[in-house]
Amino acid sequence: MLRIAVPNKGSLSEPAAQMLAEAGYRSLRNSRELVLADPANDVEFFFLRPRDIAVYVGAGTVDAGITGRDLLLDSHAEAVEHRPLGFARSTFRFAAPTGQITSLEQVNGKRVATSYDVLVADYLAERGIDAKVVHLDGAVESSVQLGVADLVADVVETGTTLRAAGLETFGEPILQSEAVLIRPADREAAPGVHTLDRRLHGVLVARQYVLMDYDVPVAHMDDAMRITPGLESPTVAPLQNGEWVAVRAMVRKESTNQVMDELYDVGARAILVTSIHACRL
Ligand SMILES: Nc1ncnc2c1ncn2[C@@H]1O[C@H](COP(=O)(O)OP(=O)(O)OP(=O)(O)O)[C@@H](O)[C@H]1O
Ligand SMILES: O=P(O)(O)OC[C@H]1O[C@H](OP(=O)(O)OP(=O)(O)O)[C@H](O)[C@@H]1O
Ligand SMILES: [Mg+2]
Repeated sequence: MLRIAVPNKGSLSEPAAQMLAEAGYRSLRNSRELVLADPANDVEFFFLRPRDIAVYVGAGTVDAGITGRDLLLDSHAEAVEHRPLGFARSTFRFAAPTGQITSLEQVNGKRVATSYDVLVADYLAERGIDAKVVHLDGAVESSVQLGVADLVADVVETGTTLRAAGLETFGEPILQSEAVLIRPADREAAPGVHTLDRRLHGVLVARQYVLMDYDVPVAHMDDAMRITPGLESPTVAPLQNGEWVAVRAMVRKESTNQVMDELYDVGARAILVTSIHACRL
């Protein structure tokens, strides 16, 4: 039975459960269990702290897990990223009171508060910056006001928390993070992990693409093909009226309306868009 570690709390847990449900696994929602069997899929889910998941996967006691890239790198565990999962996207950045620190060099000799000590220490060491890393469990943004640090290194999504604390980011982002599927570094992925991975990929594609159908005059088919090249190649079917063809292609969701406008301009009509429920590429 495949053993998969999933986040039991925090901002990763709900979207991870949602994604696994869309991938056909047993619903993990509202589960207070520590472990949940999904015999239909020959899988056992272990609910673990997001920060610990890389440790279990690295030790090889579970076959795969879902965690954040930042947490994986901070763990130094013998686990590797198998696939990015497109949710819990954030950047990891330095921030200091507005106007006080504007470049990484100025971090020399300062105190940096963070929950990601290893990640931050690695980053500073690689750049030859000598600073003191102060470990805090959370609410890191308050540390400067409260006098335990001169700056912070933390997860930034909208920036609201930083602004509320009177802090401003500076320098390049330390990391772009998102949820990732991880597996042990020292071995090939177990066969069940490939199945899990294909299913999760299917969910990602179904979320990112729509199916577009339209009719276009044969004379303008090449223009239309350039606008909707599809994944492999679009499906083209004859219509009863031989001067027209019907086309079906996958299109990235965010460009749906732009693509429809462009298709209309080259003479396509009856442009229909449907969402994809599931897919296996
Ligand atoms: N506001 C946010 N937006 C996007 N991703 C976030 C946000 N806060 C944390 N994350 C991501 O969630 C993961 C951390 O999960 P974790 O559960 O430890 O912290 P959390 O979501 O802040 O929960 P809590 O602080 O309640 O323990 C990291 O990968 C981090 O990048
Ligand atoms: O840029 P924003 O949209 O404001 O989001 C970023 C904040 O969200 C998370 O905090 P969380 O609420 O998890 O609290 P924590 O710091 O105690 O973990 C993270 O640690 C940042 O503080
Ligand atoms: Mg948090």
